[in-house]
Amino acid sequence: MKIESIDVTVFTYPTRRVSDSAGHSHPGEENQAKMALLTLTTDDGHQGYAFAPPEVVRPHIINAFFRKVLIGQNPFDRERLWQDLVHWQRGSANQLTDRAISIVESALWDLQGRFLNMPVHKLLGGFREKVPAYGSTMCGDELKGGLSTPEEYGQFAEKLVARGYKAIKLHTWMPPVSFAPSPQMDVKACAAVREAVGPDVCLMLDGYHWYSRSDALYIGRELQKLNFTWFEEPMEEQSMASYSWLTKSLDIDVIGPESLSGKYFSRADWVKEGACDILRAGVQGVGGLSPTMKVAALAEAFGMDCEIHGNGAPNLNVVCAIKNCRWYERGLLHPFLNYEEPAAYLNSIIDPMDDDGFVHLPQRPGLGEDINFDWIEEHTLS
Ligand SMILES: O=C(NO)[C@@H](O)[C@H](O)[C@@H](O)C(=O)[O-]
Ligand SMILES: [Mg+2]
Repeated sequence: MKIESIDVTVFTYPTRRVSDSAGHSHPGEENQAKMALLTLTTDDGHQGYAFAPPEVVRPHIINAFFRKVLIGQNPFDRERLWQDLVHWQRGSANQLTDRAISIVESALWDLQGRFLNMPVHKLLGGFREKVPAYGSTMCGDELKGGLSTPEEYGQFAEKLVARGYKAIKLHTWMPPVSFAPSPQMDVKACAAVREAVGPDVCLMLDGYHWYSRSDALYIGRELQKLNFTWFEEPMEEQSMASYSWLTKSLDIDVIGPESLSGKYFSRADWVKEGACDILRAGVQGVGGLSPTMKVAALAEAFGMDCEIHGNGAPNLNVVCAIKNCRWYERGLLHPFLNYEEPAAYLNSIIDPMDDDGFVHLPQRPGLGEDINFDWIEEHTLS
């Protein structure tokens, strides 16, 4: 079996998710967005798929890197192919990103699973087939009735608990919101949520990512009074020293790094320097399912949890293949948006959740995506 072709299909779909000037998503007017479907095809007709933002898998990436490394290769040599791609990164002028590599590596896993008629999480290890989810809110906004006040966070939290969530993570207000960043407002939102849901629901805060040490310490101490479960990305994650200081200054678990590059290498340094209590990695952020598994193994070796960043099929398959991850990040959620409704290019969502807050992983072969190929064909741009 050899990889014969790598194709990207760009198509449109309607969405009510819009991005602000800082890249954070919020509800907005319905608009037409673009998505890319990357397809790997072997010489005997087997295929693997992965979704990506079109710019991440633009022609330069496909032609200058993916095709050079993968065409003619056995898709089951996934680790060698991943290592070969990673070695191209240094000379790529920062064009070959971890995100891009994660897409083609995800498609390799999907191809393997579809060929073997097995879900990828079984190939990765197979630890569980359902996992508790935390509701991960969108970042705060200035939309009346949305997430514009501490009280609205509290009201939304009540609805999430009624839906079945046993844990909630707040993303609070960030610029361009007019009054952000505001440590005091962050604490008020956290207090309003704790008041609304009571003492037994696990709560986490993922706020402004560039607070000073002083602000982060103030917020962390307030979260301790509110019995929050973890404190996420309050400062620039490129300052490992700041996180070592914060982790030693607080009792609440500090989790990270999420957005820091460096795959499992940077995360090994964070463990060595005591810069976090809980490790964090996501498939898109560290270059694929395999490197995410390596981060989880690193954490396990040090008696640490590794909470997986983000929703979606690749992350969910990893979550169901490892022991040292307590939650699946289900989101991002907002009062104005119905998360349960699949995108037009999917027949069903990858992460259905029962009334007890458990996400049940579909047992379809591969990554498990329920792709609406007809929609993609009918709405193809290129
Ligand atoms: O921090 C995250 N998850 O924990 C990310 O998912 C963020 O919400 C990211 O999208 C953002 O900051 O908008
Ligand atoms: Mg985060």
